[in-house]
Amino acid sequence: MYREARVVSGSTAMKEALRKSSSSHKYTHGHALILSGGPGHTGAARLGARGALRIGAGLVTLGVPPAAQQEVASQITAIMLKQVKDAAALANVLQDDRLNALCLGPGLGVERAKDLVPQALSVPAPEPGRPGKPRDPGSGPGLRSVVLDADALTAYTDNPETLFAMLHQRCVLTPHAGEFARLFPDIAEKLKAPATKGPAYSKVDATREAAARAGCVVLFKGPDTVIAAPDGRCSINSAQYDRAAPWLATAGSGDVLAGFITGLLARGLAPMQAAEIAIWLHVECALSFGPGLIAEDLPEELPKVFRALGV
Ligand SMILES: NC(=O)C1=CN([C@@H]2O[C@H](COP(=O)(O)OP(=O)(O)OC[C@H]3O[C@@H](n4cnc5c(N)ncnc54)[C@H](OP(=O)(O)O)[C@@H]3O)[C@@H](O)[C@H]2O)[C@@H](O)CC1
Ligand SMILES: Nc1ncnc2c1ncn2[C@@H]1O[C@H](COP(=O)(O)OP(=O)(O)O)[C@@H](O)[C@H]1O
Repeated sequence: MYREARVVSGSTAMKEALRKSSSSHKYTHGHALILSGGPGHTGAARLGARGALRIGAGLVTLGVPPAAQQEVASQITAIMLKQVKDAAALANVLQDDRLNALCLGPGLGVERAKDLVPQALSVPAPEPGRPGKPRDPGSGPGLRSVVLDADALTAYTDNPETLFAMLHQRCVLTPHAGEFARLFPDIAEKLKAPATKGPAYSKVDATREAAARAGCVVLFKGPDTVIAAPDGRCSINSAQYDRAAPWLATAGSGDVLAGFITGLLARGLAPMQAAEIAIWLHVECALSFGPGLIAEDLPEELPKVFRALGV
């Protein structure tokens, strides 16, 4: 069991993980699918998609219900679009195993999330005559990466155990404090309770306990974001003190973060590394942009941050 929580910082390893080889092509960098909600609720998924594309996924597709197709099509260019009406349609789209990272939650709607999440988390079956896609969740590389945020978490408020039973080692959960308390009410209570003796139960303890219970990486957002893996690895990314970024508390910034993580997963990074790098870059983008930041600015600031990092 790991004991210490690391502080995330820009490093040579991060730079190497973000750099692209000149002999690669777009499919080498993965294909992310971001599921959108219905008409009037597509902005959050579009923010996530823009984040996934800017952070370097080779291709990004928005999965939209037919009624929202026009609305989304009129807003996108480099990002692609596929109709995903329901779970059956998602199963059909996922026949393409180049779609290697999914994001569900931003603006999705709780009912649509309940329909789509089980399908997104299902393990691809091997094609006839082509063994090797693991059926057993947690067993290896054929699994798709899945980021669950916002409504995909809220959808399991009444039955978090149902969600935990479906999660696997390529999943990342990205709750804010409200979503965290819905999925892990007992842990949130412990965190809120006044300490009666030291050391006090901390956000690090809470996130570690949540990751162990969920069986995947949990990124618990806030001015200090804590990331933990089920094996006890844990890191902290602070947006306070010398890295204070209060302008990040703006509608849609978490949706962009979910897209950043999905894009890095599409590029093949491991879930813990993808979450750590994404949250560090998220704060760097906010610091680089400065006051007046809105969510749309975050992906557009990435090229500047990449240049400063030497990517
Ligand atoms: N541009 C777009 O299209 C955007 C679309 N969006 C989409 O909207 C959907 C709803 O997402 P949501 O996060 O706004 O609302 P929801 O999950 O219902 O929870 C809100 C309640 O939880 C509580 N709460 C406690 N701690 C909290 C914390 N740290 N941060 C936040 N809340 C905290 C708090 O309750 P309180 O503590 O005040 O009682 C609060 O009232 C979702 O699909 C999302 O993707 C947004 O991303 C915005 C941009
Ligand atoms: N005071 C703050 N300082 C720095 N970062 C913050 C602060 N408050 C929130 N954040 C960050 O902003 C993002 C907000 O995400 P979220 O709550 O999911 O919003 P939304 O659902 O509107 O996208 C998270 O990455 C969180 O860590």
